[in-house]
Amino acid sequence: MTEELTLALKKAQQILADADCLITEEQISAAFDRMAEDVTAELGERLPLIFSVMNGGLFATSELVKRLKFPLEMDYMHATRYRMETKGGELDWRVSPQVSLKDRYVLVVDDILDEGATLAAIMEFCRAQGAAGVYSAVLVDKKHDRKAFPDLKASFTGLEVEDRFLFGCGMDFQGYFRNLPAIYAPQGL
Ligand SMILES: O=P(O)(O)OC[C@H]1O[C@H](OP(=O)(O)OP(=O)(O)O)[C@H](O)[C@@H]1O
Ligand code: HPA
Repeated sequence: MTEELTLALKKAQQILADADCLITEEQISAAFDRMAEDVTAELGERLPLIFSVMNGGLFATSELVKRLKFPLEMDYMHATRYRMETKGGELDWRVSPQVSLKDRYVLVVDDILDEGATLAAIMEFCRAQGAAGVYSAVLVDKKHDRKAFPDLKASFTGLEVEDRFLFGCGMDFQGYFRNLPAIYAPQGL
């Protein structure tokens, strides 16, 4: 490995060693079980089109769909507004949906509703494409008063989490740790 990669690895290992675990793997799994039950009750007979919001939504989508035992279709979209930062900026649409949403029931799955600007823009886009119903599912909703609109909520929420920068379960810190099965916050953030 290059010296640069070795340094990056050591730094990332230290961040994880110093981090606080806020939500355990068991709590995450129970939250996905509850979400899957609610999604099944609402969309089990609607042949929904399920979109993963890349990159963060990949983990939550995988955990959710493996618990859904009814016919559905899957696709993805890619929108980002944080990149490698801990503060959000303009929404950058990298890949918009490539399939028709007209008359479909759509479920958009993401890791986190933080300020909500990402999900609000995606929901608006899906409605404008003529979807019959647009739903959203997020693993975590961060508790604070900086939402893009007052009372902004996802249709299905796994857990409410305190107002710290989070990583794990799809969420990255400096590009790392999306793979971790629990949720952490770095020391001091
Ligand atoms: O509610 P908001 O304040 O809009 O933030 C939530 C969004 O931020 C993250 O994506 P990010 O822009 O970091 O891209 P990523 O999915 O590639 O990590 C996350 O996956 C959500 O899509
Ligand atoms: O707390 C967060 N962690 C990682 N990515 C995020 N995107 C929005 N908020 C967060």
